[in-house]
Amino acid sequence: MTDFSVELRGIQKRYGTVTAVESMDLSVRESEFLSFLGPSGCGKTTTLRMIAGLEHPSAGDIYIRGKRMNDVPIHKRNIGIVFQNYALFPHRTVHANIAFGLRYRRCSRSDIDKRVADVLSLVQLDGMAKRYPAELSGGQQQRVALARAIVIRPDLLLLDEPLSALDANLREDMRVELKQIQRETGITTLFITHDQSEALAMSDRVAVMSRGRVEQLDKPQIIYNQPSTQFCASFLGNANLLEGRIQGGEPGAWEVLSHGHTWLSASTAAWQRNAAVTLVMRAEHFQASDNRQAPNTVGVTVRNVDYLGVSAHYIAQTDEGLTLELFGSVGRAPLETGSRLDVCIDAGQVVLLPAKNP
Ligand SMILES: Nc1ncnc2c1ncn2[C@@H]1O[C@H](COP(=O)(O)OP(=O)(O)OP(=O)(O)O)[C@@H](O)[C@H]1O
Repeated sequence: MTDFSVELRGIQKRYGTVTAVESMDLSVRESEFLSFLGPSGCGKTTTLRMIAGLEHPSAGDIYIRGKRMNDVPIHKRNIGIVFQNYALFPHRTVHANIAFGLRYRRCSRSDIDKRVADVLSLVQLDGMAKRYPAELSGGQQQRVALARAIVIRPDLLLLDEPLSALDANLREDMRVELKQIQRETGITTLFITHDQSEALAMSDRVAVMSRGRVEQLDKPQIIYNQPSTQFCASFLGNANLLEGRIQGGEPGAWEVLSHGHTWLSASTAAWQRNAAVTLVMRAEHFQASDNRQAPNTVGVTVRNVDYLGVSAHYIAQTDEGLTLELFGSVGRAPLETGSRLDVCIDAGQVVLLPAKNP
């Protein structure tokens, strides 16, 4: 028996000349909440559809709980699926919508009634069983869709942008609830989103995808703070990516020359002297400094201010003409355009990646 709920081995999907998913290997643990995060067209939906059995892979194998699934039809995979447009049956009540999969499985009437009542309580829709979809809000309809997917006690829950039709406030509430329901039920869940805050907030692990490939698969904090590729560094958050060369130093304390400054990085990788690298420095990791002589300190002039309420986003320029993005904590009150100040960044927050074009 395997410890993995889902395993993809060398999965690939081609549509004519388009390769939607390149050779993909992925292991998802039991009870894990794993998100696929990436821009439009990177292959997220295609991956999920192959796992569901809605698409056949061009190559590779899909295992669910150790069993090869390639030739198992969708209705025999015991998977719950929720799509962006919840696709409820409009002329059936909430109860009938949720009971649909149980009837198909030939459960007894009393068993159906008990399971529907339990799941309605889990998604906080007690008392709504007799309503029709049109009599529910968008958030409530989405909960019915979720209830319908989990009432069958699936081995796996697949969620394709399930929150994207909801407005911003409801979306945040629903993401907390969805995560809570997933924890309570322990159902292994694969969640598609192109919203990075959703992926970071909800997931045990995030698979960042680009052009049909998984670029990085790790815990949210690691994906964010230690991006392993330039794509991950620029796709998540606001990062300054600068080209530079290793001047000297050793693992844990590298000196990198970039745009007339020597930056210190605590990267533990073994770089060659003179190697071309990309420095990744997140906007919010810069702090105001009162010591220009300290390492990783530069003088900047603020060129643009976007006040965001809880923070402010600045575009600033060094005296050498280098443009940097900075965030909020660079001074308590928002700075004015034209202000001059020194800013610094801790060497531990200066990530080094191989240069794109060495
Ligand atoms: N049935 C199809 N026939 C031809 N090409 C397809 C088909 N389905 C998907 N593709 C292509 O495969 C690629 C991946 O599509 P996919 O829908 O998996 O991306 P996605 O990451 O889910 O995008 P989005 O966030 O926009 O839904 C795209 O280039 C898309 O145009």
